Amino acid sequence: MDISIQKSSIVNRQSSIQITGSKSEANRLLILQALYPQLQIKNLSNSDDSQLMQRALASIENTVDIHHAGTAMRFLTAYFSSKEGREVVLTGSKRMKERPIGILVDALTTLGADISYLENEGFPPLKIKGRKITKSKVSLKASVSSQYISALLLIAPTLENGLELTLDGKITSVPYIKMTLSLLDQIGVENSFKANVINVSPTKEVKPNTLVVESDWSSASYFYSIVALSNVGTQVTLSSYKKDSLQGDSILAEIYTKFGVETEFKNNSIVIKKTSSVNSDSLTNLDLSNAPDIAQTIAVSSFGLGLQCQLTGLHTLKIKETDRLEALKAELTKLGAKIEVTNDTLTLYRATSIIDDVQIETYNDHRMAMAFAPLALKTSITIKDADVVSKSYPDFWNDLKKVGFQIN
Ligand SMILES: O=C(O)C1=C[C@@H](OP(=O)(O)O)[C@@H](O)[C@H](O)C1
Ligand SMILES: C=C(OP(=O)(O)O)C(=O)O
Repeated sequence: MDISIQKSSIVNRQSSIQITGSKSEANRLLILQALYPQLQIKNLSNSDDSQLMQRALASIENTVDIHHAGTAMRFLTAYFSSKEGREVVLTGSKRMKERPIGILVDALTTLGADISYLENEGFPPLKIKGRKITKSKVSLKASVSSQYISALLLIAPTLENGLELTLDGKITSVPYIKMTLSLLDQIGVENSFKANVINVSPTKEVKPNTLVVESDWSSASYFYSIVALSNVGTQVTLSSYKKDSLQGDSILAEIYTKFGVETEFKNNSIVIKKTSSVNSDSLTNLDLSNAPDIAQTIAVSSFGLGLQCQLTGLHTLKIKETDRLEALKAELTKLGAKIEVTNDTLTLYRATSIIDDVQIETYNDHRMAMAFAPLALKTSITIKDADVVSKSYPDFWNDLKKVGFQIN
């Protein structure tokens, strides 16, 4: 399904949107609930990735297919490895088979897990024979994906001797590791993160507890972009968010002040408001190694506002749903941008105009579709294969209509 959006404006200046729970928090809590069934979860994510996680955990089949869901692939690799007696083939989409998992498999194998590759060495699909894991010390390279680290930490309290995990090299996507540790804290699992060593204590039982998932900040990013590209005075209210978020992408509230957008935390919601226009000479210079999922949103906002932008710390983007650096370069270039990318940076030069009626390819990447849609505030645009958004945000197009987008 392709979606054409006419040049739109935010007519309803007081729009209010309810985004569902963070898929990152939800997928961690689903694993923890499978390990400690006395846990209850509220405000779960309705994303495909969380539904796939729920289905995988409930499955008794020999093959579990998690499609495009990276966290599900990584977290379930650790989960099934430690599930004594369970034998499973864990597989995913064509793209998932290109997303590396060797660092996690090596760490689990060192701890005593039985995992083999069914196609290419270092990549899914995996054959996993669940076993009791008794070893407790391992180190792994921390610069490729934090999901490998979170995967180990989630099963760590159920291991006989807990876990001492040493992180080698530069640690990427750190807030996601801290999110995992904070959730362990919340259920009463003792842990520490000092210098590059994480310790998790073995924990047989946890107290019954209901955990409420905060809504998804990565999904909120598209509304920050919409407000940034709108006239001064435009505001959108999003629920349910809090100031002391576990999600690193909540840094959006600070970043978008550069684009004239202020955030007010009110009751359980955020009110995001365009309060000033932006000086076209300003340069956005950001290291996004702690918030890789909002890189596309920020690049497109900068382009739509006609601003220069220099983004660094993007080394993980090449192994996500698509090579996001090449995808951004190709699609922004079609719109008339002058853009350069390397393996870990993106440079966007000041654009004075935007080409109308461009068709944006989305490369099976939900964030390509959602990052480019806000440009409809500047020009009419078509988003190809628009249903990709369901990976993280199935209600996205309906919510855009609610704020005033004219979608065909
Ligand atoms: O742990 C998580 O929930 C995630 C970690 C990040 O991945 P990397 O650590 O691979 O950058 C992020 O991009 C992904 O969307 C979700
Ligand atoms: C990278 C993402 O997800 P995952 O790695 O879980 O597939 C994302 O949602 O942007």
